[in-house]
Amino acid sequence: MIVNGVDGDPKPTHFVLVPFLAQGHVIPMTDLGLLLASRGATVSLITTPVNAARIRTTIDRAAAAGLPIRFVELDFPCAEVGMPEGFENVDVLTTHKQIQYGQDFFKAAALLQRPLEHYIEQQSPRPSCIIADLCHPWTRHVARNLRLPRLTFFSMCCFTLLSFHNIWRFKVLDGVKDDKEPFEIPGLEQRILVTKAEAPGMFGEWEEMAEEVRQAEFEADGIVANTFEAMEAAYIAGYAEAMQKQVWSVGPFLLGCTPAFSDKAARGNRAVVDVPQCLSWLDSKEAISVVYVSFGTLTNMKPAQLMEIGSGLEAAGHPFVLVIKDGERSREVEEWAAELEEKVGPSKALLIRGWAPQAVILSHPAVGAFITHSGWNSTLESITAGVPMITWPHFGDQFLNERLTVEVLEIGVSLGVKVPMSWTDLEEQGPVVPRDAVEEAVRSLLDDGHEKGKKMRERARELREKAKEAMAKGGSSYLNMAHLIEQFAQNDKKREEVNGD
Ligand SMILES: O=c1ccn([C@@H]2O[C@H](COP(=O)(O)OP(=O)(O)O[C@H]3O[C@H](CO)[C@@H](O)[C@H](O)[C@H]3O)[C@@H](O)[C@H]2O)c(=O)[nH]1
Repeated sequence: MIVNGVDGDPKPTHFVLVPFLAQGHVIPMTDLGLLLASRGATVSLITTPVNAARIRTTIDRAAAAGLPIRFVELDFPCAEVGMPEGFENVDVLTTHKQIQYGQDFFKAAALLQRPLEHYIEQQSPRPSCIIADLCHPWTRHVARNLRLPRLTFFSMCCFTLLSFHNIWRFKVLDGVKDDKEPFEIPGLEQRILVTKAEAPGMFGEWEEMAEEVRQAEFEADGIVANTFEAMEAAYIAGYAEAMQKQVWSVGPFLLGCTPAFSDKAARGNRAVVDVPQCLSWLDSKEAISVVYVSFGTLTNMKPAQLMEIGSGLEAAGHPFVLVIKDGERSREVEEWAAELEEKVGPSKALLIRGWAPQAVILSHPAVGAFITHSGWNSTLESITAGVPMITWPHFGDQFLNERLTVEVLEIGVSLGVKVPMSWTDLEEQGPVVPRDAVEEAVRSLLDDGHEKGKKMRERARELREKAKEAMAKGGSSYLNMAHLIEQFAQNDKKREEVNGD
């Protein structure tokens, strides 16, 4: 077992990681835990039985590699808030179309406070620090009660965090006429225009939650971010200044997770496809010829929209991998999917019904474009694979992430969607993105002779190299991680001298 010691002190620094229980949060926090443990810190990663079962292979591989990481299963109190048993991850709510339990889910999460305190109190020596997702604002009470430092983690880039912060701080939304009026985000390096529909605040209408989260953010002792300096140095510095806190940019986490202790094919869940088969399908394709299409883990496309995307892909003529989420499956969709496979042919269309090994697919050289909802993890995975994106944000931070991709980094084309997914659902309208738009965007990146696509690919590859440099020994994220561990080791030492604990 690797232990991190300072001045001959054999005690490792111990980080207690508390991820929010949604895949876009659990996955990066698990990577962060593995990374910290591989760098010599002890890690307790708080999870629940359903979530732990999903990442059993990760848990086993980390144990086999002797990493000092424990996966601590706390019972998730579904019954106490009136939620059905097993609703331990937000994707269970969305897959089963039970989104009415959204607020109950947050209430259940907050009830983890006492069991978490109990776990921490049992540890000897006391843990060094809590790293908690910002969606768990209640963790500030744990830190205060147990006199522990707390860092926040929110799986977003600093461009988006700073944008949200500045829109709130300068009360910009008070001055806009309606949801569609464009305004400039204040205090950014670059002129970026958005609308209230695209950036209504991190928690939209949930003002109470937003206020609690802001409080937790202001009270934190620092911020951990899954990003890297060469990509957005000005925004990392800007966010640190705005918050008056240290921002530890230590990503992309995924690049630091080697096969020795992490299974890229089983992040967050077991893939429903045979991974070697999927890879040999990709191997049979030319380099930079395949489109990968996946929209994260939370929103479900309507059948008509899925079909429209399928038609656009078919018309573009490039091979594609299309992920159909469990929550999108129905008889109608199954029949259409089978027809599409037959029409296009299995050598050109790979349809994945359920969980895809996304990180593995994206890093295959055959993949040349990613149609994405611009969730931060998907965006960063595309960047680390050097793959340009076709963006279609659905809600939350995704419109701002899209601005980073398309306008700041210039490694993506937008499908031009300006309203969140929930609105389009309410309005019961037909497909938001027509097949022609999908076809045109794919062609612009993958057809021969498209200068725009080539330039984007070059920039995406440069960023991929910079991401690798950041995570390699001596790189910015590598060093930031060393400093982070060292700071808390020193902190422990001081605490021991003063309190003897
Ligand atoms: O079949 C699948 C589907 C997803 N993933 C992985 O699941 C994660 C999905 O994360 P993300 O792309 O961020 O999407 P969401 O799950 O939608 O993430 C939520 O959380 C993110 C982090 O805060 C936000 O950026 C998003 O807007 C929010 O929707 C990624 O690591 C994917 O590689 C798979 O491996 N296989």
